[in-house]
Amino acid sequence: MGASVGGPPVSFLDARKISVTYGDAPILERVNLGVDEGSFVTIIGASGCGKSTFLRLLLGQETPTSGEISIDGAAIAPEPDPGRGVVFQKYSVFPHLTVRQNLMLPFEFDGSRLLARLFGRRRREAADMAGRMMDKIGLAHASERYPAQLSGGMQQRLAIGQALLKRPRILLLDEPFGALDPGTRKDMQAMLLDLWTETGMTVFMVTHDIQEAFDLGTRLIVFDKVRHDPQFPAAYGATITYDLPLKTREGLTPDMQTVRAITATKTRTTIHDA
Ligand SMILES: Nc1ncnc2c1ncn2[C@@H]1O[C@H](COP(=O)(O)OP(=O)(O)OP(=O)(O)O)[C@@H](O)[C@H]1O
Repeated sequence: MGASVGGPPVSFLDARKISVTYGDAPILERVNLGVDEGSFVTIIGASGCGKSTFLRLLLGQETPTSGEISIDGAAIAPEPDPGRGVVFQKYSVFPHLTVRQNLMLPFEFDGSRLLARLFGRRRREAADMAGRMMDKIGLAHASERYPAQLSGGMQQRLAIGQALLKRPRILLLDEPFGALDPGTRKDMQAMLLDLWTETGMTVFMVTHDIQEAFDLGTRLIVFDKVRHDPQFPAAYGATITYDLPLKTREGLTPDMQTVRAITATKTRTTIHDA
């Protein structure tokens, strides 16, 4: 926790009274959230309630209609930032580039915004880092393949590797494993937890799979509407209705050991559309 000058303590990521309205449709209302660095926040909620919108706010891709978001005490910059990486459900890698080229690209853009090419020593360093990332995400054997020649799980591993190359402090994941089969999904979850443990980054992950939310998160937040008008379903926006601490980086909280024992006996549950 940091401290704001003359104000209350500020968390690593601090969202205060966030509202988002599209046209006259309220999507998010009075969202307040303080998150410590290194947390793994899983986010669930009915389809269309504004989870992706919330991630876009954290990414700086959108600005809230009202309210403020700060990271490390500074207002979030309304533009992409190497400190924040993002992975979407649908593969966000470049289809015309090989695995190796996809992993070189973030460095190429840094080297020259105009040509997107690197030369000499910087090129060798970038190739070295791309190579290490390929090993880490288990794609070294597929380095010269194009995304269309990879399985869904391999493409998502590549997308995660690409997002992590610039060592972001915050990783935003929007249903990253939603399109994968259960076996691949388990492998991907394990890989993500390893990377999170290793890097100490703060993760926000939207998922529709409650079990996944419990298994991966140190904290689970639920978006829902607190006010409903049956005549006008779009009259009110969603906010955070549950905020559950699940575990520390070291292990489960005592409460969660009990919850975990109960949920482990149930089959996987999925939140259905509102
Ligand atoms: N740029 C936009 N302009 C207008 N409406 C938008 C815009 N982006 C999103 N919306 C609307 O805002 C609402 C919230 O969308 P959002 O994608 O954040 O929901 P979500 O909870 O992530 O949904 P899902 O779980 O289905 O992905 C939806 O009704 C959507 O149609």
